[in-house]
Amino acid sequence: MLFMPGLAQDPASMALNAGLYNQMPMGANGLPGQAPVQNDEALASIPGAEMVKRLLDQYGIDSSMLITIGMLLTIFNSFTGLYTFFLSLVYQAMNFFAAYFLSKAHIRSNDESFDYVMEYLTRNEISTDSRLFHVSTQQDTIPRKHKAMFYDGATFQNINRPDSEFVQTDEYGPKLKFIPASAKKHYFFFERTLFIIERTIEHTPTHNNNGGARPDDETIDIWTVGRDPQALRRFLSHCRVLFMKQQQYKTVLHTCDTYDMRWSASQTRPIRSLDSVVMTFKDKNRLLTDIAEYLSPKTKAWYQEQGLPYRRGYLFYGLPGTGKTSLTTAIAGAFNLKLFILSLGSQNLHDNYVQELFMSLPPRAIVLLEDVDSANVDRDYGYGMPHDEDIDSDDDEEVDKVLNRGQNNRRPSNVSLSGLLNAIDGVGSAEGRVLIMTTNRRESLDSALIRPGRVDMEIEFGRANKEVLEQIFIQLYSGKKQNVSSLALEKEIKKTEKEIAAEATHKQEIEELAREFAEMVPEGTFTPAEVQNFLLPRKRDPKLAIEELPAWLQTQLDNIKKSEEKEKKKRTKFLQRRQKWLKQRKQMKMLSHDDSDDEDHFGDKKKRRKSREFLEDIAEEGEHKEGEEGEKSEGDENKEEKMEDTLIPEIKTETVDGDDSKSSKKSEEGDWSDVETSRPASRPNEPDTSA
Ligand SMILES: Nc1ncnc2c1ncn2[C@@H]1O[C@H](COP(=O)(O)OP(=O)(O)OP(=O)(O)O)[C@@H](O)[C@H]1O
Repeated sequence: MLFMPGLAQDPASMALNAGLYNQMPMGANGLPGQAPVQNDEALASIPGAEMVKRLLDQYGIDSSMLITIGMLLTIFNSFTGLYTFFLSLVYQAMNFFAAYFLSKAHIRSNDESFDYVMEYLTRNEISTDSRLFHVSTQQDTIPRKHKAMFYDGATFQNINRPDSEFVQTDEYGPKLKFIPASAKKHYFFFERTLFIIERTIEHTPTHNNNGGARPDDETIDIWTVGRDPQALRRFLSHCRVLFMKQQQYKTVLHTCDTYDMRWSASQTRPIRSLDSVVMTFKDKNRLLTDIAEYLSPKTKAWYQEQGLPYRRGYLFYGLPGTGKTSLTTAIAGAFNLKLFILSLGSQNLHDNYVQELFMSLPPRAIVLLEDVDSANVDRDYGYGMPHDEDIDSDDDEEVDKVLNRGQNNRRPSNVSLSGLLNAIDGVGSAEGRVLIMTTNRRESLDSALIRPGRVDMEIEFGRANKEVLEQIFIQLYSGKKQNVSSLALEKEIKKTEKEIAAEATHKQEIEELAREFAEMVPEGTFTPAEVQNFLLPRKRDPKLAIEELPAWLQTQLDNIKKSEEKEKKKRTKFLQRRQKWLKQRKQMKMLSHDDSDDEDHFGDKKKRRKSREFLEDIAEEGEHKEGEEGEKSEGDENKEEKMEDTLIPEIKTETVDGDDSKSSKKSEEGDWSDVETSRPASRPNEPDTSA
C-alpha cells in the first residue's frame, strides 16, 4: 500500500482514484488513514526532500516515488554487501583450499620450461575454444619426416626420425596458432586430473639503461587438485618431452637479450645437414671426429678424472662465404647441440656480461663467436686502438696488422681481451661446451686468444679446389634431398627397376659433368658461395651451366684482375704515406729530444694522438681515393700512375736520408714492387652477365 500513487491534485485523478481512496481506513479527522501522513513525515525528515517534493508536485509527479526508489536502493545495497561478503568468503575458502588441497607450479617466461608449457597449451588447443584467446602466425614449419645426419666417428649416418606429431603448415603456409588468453583461468584435464592454468603478463618498462628493448615478462601458474605434486610434475615432464621431441627437428639459436644480457632462444631452424656443407673430406673428417670424440661420455669422464676443464675450442678462419657459419649450424644439428651466438661488437656488451653469459651456458652447447676480429678486442685497450710501438715498428707486417685493425671502420668493442679470455676459460666458465670462433682475418687476432687450450683446432676455409667444385656441382644437380620426407621415402621404396636404372645413369652423367666443371674453373679462385651464386640460377639445367661457364669465368676473371690492380695501387699509396709519417715522426722525436720533461708527461698522449691522426688520414685518403676512382676515366688512371712514378723516387730519397728502418732500406733498394698485393678479402658481387 505504501507504494500507491499519492493524492492527486487534479479532479480527473481524484475521480480515477476515488474507488481506492474510499477503501482506505478512515482516521479520526474523517480523512483517509495515516499512511500519507507517514510518507510526508518520512520525507520531511530527509533534508532537502521538501524542496524536491514541491518540484515534483509542480510537474505532476508523485513524490512518494522517492521513498520507493530509496527503499529499492537500500535493498540493492544490502544485496551488494551480501554479495561482496559472500565473495570474500569464497575467496578465503579458495585460498584455504589452495593452500591445503592444491599443488601449484609457478613458471617465469625467462625459463625454458615456460616454452614447454606453452607448447602443450597451443598444441592441445587448451581453452582456445573459450571466448577469449590469442592468435598468432609466428611458428616454424616442421617437416613431416626428417632425416638427420649423425656422425658416429667414422661415417655419416642417416637416422630416420619419426614423423612429427603435429604438422603446423598446410598447402597455403603456416597455420594459425591459438594461444590461451592471459589474465584468465583455463581448465583442462591431463591424465584424468583437473588442471587450472593462468597466464599473467607483467608489463615492464620498455627500455633499460643500455637502451635495449625489453619484451613483457610473463608467468604461468598451474594448479592441480591434491596435496601430492606428482601429477603436476608428470604434467611438466610430459610438456618437456613434447617440446624436446619437437626441437629434435630443429636447431635452436640463442642470442643475447639486449635488455637483461641473458641468453634467449631467438630462432629455430630446420637442421642443416652436414652433407650440405661442402669442404675437403680430410678437414671435415678431422673436425667431426674430434667433436664426436670430445662429446662422448667417456671423454667427459676422462677429463674429470684428469682434473682438466672439460672444454673444447675451434677456430674457423678464411674468406667470407666459405661456409664457416654454415658448418657451425650443421654441427649443432648433427650433434644435437644448442647454438648460442654472440657478437662481441655489440655496444651493450661488457666484460662482466660476457663472463656471465659464458657461465650460464648449458652443458651441451656450441658458442659461436662470429667474426671475432671485428670486435677489435685488444690486449691493452679493448677498444681497437693501435699500439704506438706497432705503428712505429720496423716490421711491415706488424704495422699492417695494426693499421688494418684501425681501418676496419667498426665501432670498437667494449670487451677487453682479458675479459674475453676470462670468460672463455675462467674459473666460472661453463664446462661441456664447444667454442667456435670465426674470423676473416686470423692474422689480426691476439695470439693469447688462439693459443692451444683455448683453440684446440684450426680449420681454414678457402676458395674452392677441384674436390670442392665437384662436390658443389654434384650436390646441386644430383637431386639428393637433405631433409627426406616420408613421402619421398615411400617413393624410394616403390621405385621400379627402370626408375632405378634411370637414376643411376643420371648420377653418372652428373658426376661426369661435375668433373668437367671442376676442370674448367681455375682452382683456388672462387669461394663456394661465389660458385653457388653462378650455379643457382641454372639449377635445373647442368648442361646449360657448363655452356655458360666460359662467359661467366671471363667476366669474373676480368673483375678480379681489375680489383687486384686497384688494391695494388692502394697499397703503394699507403706505403708512401707511411714513410712520410715515419719521417715526420722521427723529426718530432728529434725536436722533443731536449724537452725531456714534456716527453715524460705528455709523450705518451702525443704519441697516441699522432697514431690516431695517422689512421684517420689514411682512412680519409682511402675514402677520398675510392670516391675519385669511381669517377676516373682510363686516361686519368694513366696520369695517376705517372704521378706515382714520379712521387715514389722523391719519397725514397727522403726516406733514405732520414730513416734507417727496414722499410726505408727496401725503398733504397727500389724494392717496392715486390710488396705482396693480396687479393681483397671480398669482391663486390659482379653482375652475372651470362645469366
Ligand atoms: N662450403 C660451403 N658449402 C656449402 N655452402 C656454402 C659453403 N660456403 C658458403 N656456402 C653458402 O654461402 C652462403 C654463406 O655461407 P656462410 O655464411 O657459411 O659463410 P661464412 O664463411 O660464415 O661467411 P662470413 O665469414 O661472411 O660469415 C651460405 O648460403 C652457404 O650456404
